[in-house]
Amino acid sequence: MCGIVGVVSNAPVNQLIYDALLLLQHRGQDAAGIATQLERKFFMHKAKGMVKDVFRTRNMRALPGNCGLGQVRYPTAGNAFSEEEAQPFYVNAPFGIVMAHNGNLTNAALLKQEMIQLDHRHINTESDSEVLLNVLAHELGQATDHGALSRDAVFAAVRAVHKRIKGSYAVVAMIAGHGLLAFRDPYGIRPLCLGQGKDGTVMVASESVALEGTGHDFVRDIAPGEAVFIGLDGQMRFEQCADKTQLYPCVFEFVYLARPDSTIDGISVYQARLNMGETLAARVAEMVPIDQIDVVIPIPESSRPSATELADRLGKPYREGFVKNRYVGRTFIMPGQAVRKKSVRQKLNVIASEFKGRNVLLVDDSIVRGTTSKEIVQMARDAGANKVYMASAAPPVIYPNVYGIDMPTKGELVAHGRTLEEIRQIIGCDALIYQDVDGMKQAVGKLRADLDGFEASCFDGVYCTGDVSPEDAVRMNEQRVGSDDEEGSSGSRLALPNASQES
Ligand SMILES: O=P(O)(O)OC[C@H]1O[C@H](OP(=O)(O)OP(=O)(O)O)[C@H](O)[C@@H]1O
Ligand SMILES: NC(=O)CC[C@H](N)C(=O)O
Ligand SMILES: [Mg+2]
Repeated sequence: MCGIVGVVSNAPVNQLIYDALLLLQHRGQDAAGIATQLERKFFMHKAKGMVKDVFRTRNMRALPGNCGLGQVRYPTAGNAFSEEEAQPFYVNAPFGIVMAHNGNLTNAALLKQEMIQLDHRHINTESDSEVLLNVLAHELGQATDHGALSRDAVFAAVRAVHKRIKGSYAVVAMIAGHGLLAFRDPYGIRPLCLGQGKDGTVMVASESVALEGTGHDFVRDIAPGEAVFIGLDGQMRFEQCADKTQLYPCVFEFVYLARPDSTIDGISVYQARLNMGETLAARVAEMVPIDQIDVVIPIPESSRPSATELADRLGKPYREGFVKNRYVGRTFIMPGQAVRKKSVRQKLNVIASEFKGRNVLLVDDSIVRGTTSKEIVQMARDAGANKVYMASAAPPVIYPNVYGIDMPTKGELVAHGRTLEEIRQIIGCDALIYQDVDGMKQAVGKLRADLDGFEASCFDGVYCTGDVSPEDAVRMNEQRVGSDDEEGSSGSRLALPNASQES
């Protein structure tokens, strides 16, 4: 996932985009960028780092204009270490286009060949997003008649883009002298919503928190396959550009990625997490004698809503046993296993009195590589806990993700190819309780009746776009990791060679 935002206003937008990116920082901590336009000229600043570090006053001053877009990046393709792959991306023809993307294309390699050999376009990085931009640019060129750009041509181009690209994509693009285009893939895997301010400012963003936090009213989600074009005068036009659409939002948004105060596709992320805590409580009650649990302790930050509800359902006290250093970022979205492992200890410290002599039930939203759980179980023991039970509000993560969450290889996933007992031994807890896949889907799905389903491939191995099998997903991600080195020449992750190695 990444966070994206686009704005059309009647006043300068640089500060607004900056503020929105800060509200989306949890979606990407690796790089950040903003592009604006004034009188057909683009201005852009992007670099590796968090929003606060990337933009100094001088950079902000150099971003004039009433229309712009921004992105916070969490790399899932290409090179995590490359400054050039920070977004937005720019192409000069046709018109001049700047684009930001959240998601991951599953046919980027093939498209790149097509772009170079058939469409004679130049792709300068390993990023799938640069490929996407070039497909959009090519199709805009095809749809445009002698230099004029009608709304119909823009939507025709998006229609052609939907036909060519596969995977997950929420996109915001600025077309020089014309306006802002935003669209979402036909399965609605990655989120995208639209809001409006009292002064007429229009904003599209990955999460509703970015709208509300900058003083805009949430208007609605962009539908799967739908595009919206916002002219520089603020006039909006919506069009469905996909032949067939289904709503399959990524369930991991509700498990971990999104902020709890966001609502995605009509589902409150907070309520979804409470519901997952409720169903998890029932699983815990089946597996551990309730009188053997003294206290429920969340692993900050994302598990808190599930843990509070779980404690409530079990009738057990909820205590904060770990304190988070708020200046350390989210560990899961950090590139590289070594840095993730070190960060868990830097990030979380125990309040020993909550552990000493007690049987504690630790609750996390998910166990992916097992980095966090393994460390915190040991920390709980070091703090004097008697028994340490571990519960996960999400089911075991056993398949690679190819839609914009960095769960690349099977070998990295602690649950892949292992029995519950084997995972328990690796994590080092006295009992391990996972949510089950149906329980998770029902807990979230009951908040919206007309969903077609969830993109839950990392849990169930079903890749909803239909062009990827679990074997393809493994191959695609191993190719990426296979070219990895720690300094980051072209890959981005440190893979474990086999499932028997600890994470
Ligand atoms: O099994 P792992 O590979 O360790 O991944 C899972 C952990 O990573 C995430 O926490 P993170 O620190 O990223 O963010 P948070 O503060 O939002 O919980 C998630 O909430 C789990 O705690
Ligand atoms: N997480 C994302 O949305 C990543 C976007 C894009 N695939 C990149 O790697 O930069
Ligand atoms: Mg966490």
